[in-house]
Amino acid sequence: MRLKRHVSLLESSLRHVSARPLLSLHCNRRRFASSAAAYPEQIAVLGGGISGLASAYFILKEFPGSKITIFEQGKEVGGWIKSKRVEVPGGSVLFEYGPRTLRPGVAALPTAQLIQDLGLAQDVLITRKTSPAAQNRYIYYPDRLNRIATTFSDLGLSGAFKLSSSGILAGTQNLFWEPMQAKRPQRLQDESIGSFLRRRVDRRVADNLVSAVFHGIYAGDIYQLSAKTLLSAAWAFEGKFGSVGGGIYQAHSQIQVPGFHSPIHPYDYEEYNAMLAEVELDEELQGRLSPHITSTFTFRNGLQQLVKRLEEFLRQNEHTKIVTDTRIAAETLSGGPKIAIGPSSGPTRDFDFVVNTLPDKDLTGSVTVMVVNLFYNKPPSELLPGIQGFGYLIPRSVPFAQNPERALGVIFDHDVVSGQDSVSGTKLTVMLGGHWWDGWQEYPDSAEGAMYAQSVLERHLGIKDEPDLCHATLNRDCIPQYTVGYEERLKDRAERLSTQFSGRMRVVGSQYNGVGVNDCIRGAWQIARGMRGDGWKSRSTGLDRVTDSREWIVGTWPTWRSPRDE
Ligand SMILES: C=Cc1c2[nH]c(c1C)Cc1[nH]c(c(CCC(=O)O)c1C)Cc1[nH]c(c(C)c1CCC(=O)O)Cc1[nH]c(c(C)c1C=C)C2
Repeated sequence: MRLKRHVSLLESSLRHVSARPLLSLHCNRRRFASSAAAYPEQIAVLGGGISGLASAYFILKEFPGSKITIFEQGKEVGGWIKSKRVEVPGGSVLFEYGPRTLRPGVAALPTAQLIQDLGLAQDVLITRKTSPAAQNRYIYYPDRLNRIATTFSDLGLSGAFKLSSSGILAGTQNLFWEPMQAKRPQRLQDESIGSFLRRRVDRRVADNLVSAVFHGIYAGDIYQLSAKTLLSAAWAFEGKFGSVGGGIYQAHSQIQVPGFHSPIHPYDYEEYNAMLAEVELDEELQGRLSPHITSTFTFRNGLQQLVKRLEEFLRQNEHTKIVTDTRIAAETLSGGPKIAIGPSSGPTRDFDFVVNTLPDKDLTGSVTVMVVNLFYNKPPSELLPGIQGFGYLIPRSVPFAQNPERALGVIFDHDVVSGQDSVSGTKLTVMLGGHWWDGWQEYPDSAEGAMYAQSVLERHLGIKDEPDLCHATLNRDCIPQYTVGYEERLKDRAERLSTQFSGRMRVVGSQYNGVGVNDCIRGAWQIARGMRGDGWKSRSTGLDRVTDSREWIVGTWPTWRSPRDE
């Protein structure tokens, strides 16, 4: 084991710490009595996105004798991850049509393992925490960019004055009164993030600051997304201590261990420790992907480099088969000791075990995002004088006149990643749509998308130049929305899966484990880990976190430590 564990143990006197020992993930499983086989011989993976490919990879590591078939309805695997190198005079630039960077940290350990195993470490590009892209994040409000700093000293007096004069901080003084707000009524089982923040802090904080952050992650509406799921620690603190501030105060005054204490579900605590204990990285990669050094990372040829290498590995392996252009109809799935899987029209085949990454429309809706990539031959110092950083997010409260195109944010790609392009210039991405396009029957076409993006850049940043390259991609239904009631719907899904398939079908993907690429890979790693030994015969569904009724604990998250950090 190369990664050192740094786990602050939890103070039992608070009684927030589960009285029971933290169970191993392999405990508590009912055996599937009828099977004598040592491993699942035939495994089907439904969906060839990153979740499906990574599941096949990690399962193959656990069961090298299994035969795995990946079914993908499209012509290519990889899902939303698409990196394209585009020629320009004198060289080429790399455009990401979907996700573009990953964040380091414990949750990225399975991704790091994949990178190392596939021999991609040399192609990893990191953005340092000290870089302008990591330090400068902006929110557009109401008609200008506001630099959001993490500390007051970083912001300085004039920065703080500018920020406050835009009105973006309105209502933040009510954070101080949060502990005095009434405790939520018992009957309230879940509510939207917007409603939670209105109740506990201030509507303006929700609309001006928090909505921007949720645009950047979920492209979603804070008045639909679930507080219980997406602000789970705050929700748990309120449930346990009556207020979030009160919870933080009690946790810190009573637990005599350094670090930030927050409510943690025991399942997550164990999962984090398992990742720290089981993922083995060499020192070089461990150091480069340390969250203390690195803010984000990607690859020389974009995120798709990871997918392509994974695909190559799986295609070369005689035990795995990738079947594209094949739609699996839900009706062809049937329970029993074997599961029959087949195309919507055509014969079925029997499998011992199925990993399902296909979307379930009853669990979550999803939003559509248009990603518009632009490249200008001019340097950023001419097009964006004095502005360097990650980019900016646009909150819901920005007046319509300032954002009629319904943009969610703009990324300054030339600052975020260096090392992908062979020519210099200004590279930007404009993200449009998301929840603003809910219920739309038709979306803008590429030409309209390109026009909208340019008009956003002109209004917000004063860029009047025509781009030398511009490409718009419509990612239909790309981000699942964990809306109010999500947890209950998930429990229901777990129960139905368990009853119908007795543990032989498990689910993973962006509908379950979080919407990021790291989340999908971590979910895949977890599925494979849960199958280890006789785990594949248990009644697990891949949704064990939601059916795990143990009490939340209060403590510090297990953290990443690499020798270079010390
Ligand atoms: C295709 C659009 C996506 C939008 N959000 C996501 C995708 C794939 C998923 C996502 N984005 C972020 C996170 C959290 C951290 C992580 O796991 O990487 C997730 C799950 C944060 C994020 N948002 C943007 C970037 C470049 C990043 C990563 C880097 C960072 O946090 O520093 C930009 C961005 N993404 C979306 C929009 C609308 C947007 C706007 C600028 C939607």
